[in-house]
Amino acid sequence: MAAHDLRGVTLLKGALDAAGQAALVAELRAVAAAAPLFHPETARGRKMSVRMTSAGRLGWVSDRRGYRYEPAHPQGMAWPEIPPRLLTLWDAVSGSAVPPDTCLLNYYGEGARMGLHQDRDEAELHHPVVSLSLGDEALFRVGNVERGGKTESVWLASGDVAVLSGAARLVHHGIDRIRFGSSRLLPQGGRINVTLRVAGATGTDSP
Ligand SMILES: O=C(O)CCC(=O)C(=O)O
Ligand SMILES: [Fe+2]
Repeated sequence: MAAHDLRGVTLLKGALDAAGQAALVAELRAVAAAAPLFHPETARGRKMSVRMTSAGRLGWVSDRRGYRYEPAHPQGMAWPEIPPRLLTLWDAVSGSAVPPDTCLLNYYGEGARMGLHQDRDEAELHHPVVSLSLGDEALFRVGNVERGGKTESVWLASGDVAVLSGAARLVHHGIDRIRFGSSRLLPQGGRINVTLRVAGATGTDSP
């Protein structure tokens, strides 16, 4: 597996093969059937363009009360189990002995994007974040731990993994755009991103 470094973020091209991607998409459909995708609202009341759901002991939610992890979906059901295939991927690429307790599923339809941000809603910020791309290609931008400064971008393809760990755990990152229809993995088009994290304690609003 070829590993590249983008401003401290480890990029693993083709970490999941085509058969693994197809099998995982079916498993993620089951996750979304049990815990429906929703459009999170930011604390400022804006709808995000991606739709999200989660698997695992905790799931990430956002509404007027802010960003946080919760033990239940906004509609009340428990989050489904994390597909075992993703736990195997975590073991292979994360370098962490602590298993993830949350898996965020982001769905990018045509025109969806995600602005530059840090992942910092977890109770402990030293565990890695493992991020897997499925479906359409996406332009991934990576900046710095501090706000502002130089950024660099790379196109992520289906099966690629990015690992944010060590000094790069808190770098700003985002998705500028996707190339809608560039992959045939999802019949409806678009992109799925799954991120595995150790969220830790529940109910913590970010500062
Ligand atoms: O879609 C991606 O590749 C990035 C997702 C992300 O940064 C996040 O969910 O925090
Ligand atoms: Fe992120």
